[in-house]
Amino acid sequence: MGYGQVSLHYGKSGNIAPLLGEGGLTMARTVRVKICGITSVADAQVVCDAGAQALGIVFYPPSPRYVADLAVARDIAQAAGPFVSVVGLFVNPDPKYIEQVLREVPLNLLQFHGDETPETCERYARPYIKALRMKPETDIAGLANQYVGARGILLDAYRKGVPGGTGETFDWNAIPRDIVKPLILAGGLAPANVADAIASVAPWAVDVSGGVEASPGKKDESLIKQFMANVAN
Ligand SMILES: O=C(O)c1ccccc1N[C@@H]1O[C@H](COP(=O)(O)O)[C@@H](O)[C@H]1O
Repeated sequence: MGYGQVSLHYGKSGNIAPLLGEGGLTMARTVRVKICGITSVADAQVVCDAGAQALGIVFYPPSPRYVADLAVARDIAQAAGPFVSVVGLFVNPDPKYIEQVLREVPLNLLQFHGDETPETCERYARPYIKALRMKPETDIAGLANQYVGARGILLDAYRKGVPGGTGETFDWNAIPRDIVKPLILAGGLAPANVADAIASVAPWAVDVSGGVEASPGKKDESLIKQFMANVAN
């Protein structure tokens, strides 16, 4: 068993006795989807209409997906409506900057994608996920399990000098099985590989950015729909 949450689906009668045969008990995994790097209200609406559970806004100035204008970020967050989580992505942020964002943009969750310690992640008293990059010599599970306050651990590809959003995959077989928190798989996911990724890793959720873009910072509606369909199948 992997990191996904197993849900039971019963036959039409609601009777769990018939374990075999059509309409009987089946096991299915629910894999949530976060689509990151949203830079416009139009893209936010596409993501929500496609059925993603979360959208991400990048507050990291060097990124091509950086949303500098906090009024735009606020509009994106409000476009998500009441049932889609809005995630703010930061990389080693200046506390003053993150506090300003928190005042002006209604975020549900913080995503720390740099070298933030557990203490740094927790100082804002907000729900957060911690992103870790799969650097070969790192004890990923040992590191991940230090973030006891995290809602989840996101694993991304490692490329020296780039904190994330590289569009690169990593060796899914290298993922340790003893990460305690829900696992969010990221790194180079796209419509063409997301089903294989889910079958291989059984993550709690997947996170995609570059794989559903027309160009850096601009999402592609058709790729988003294909991605969502391939997660469901
Ligand atoms: O999207 C970015 O530009 C970015 C910049 C800095 C850190 C993380 C970033 N994005 C996150 O990276 C992973 C993988 O992205 P991709 O699907 O490989 O493009 C994902 O969690 C993004 O949210």
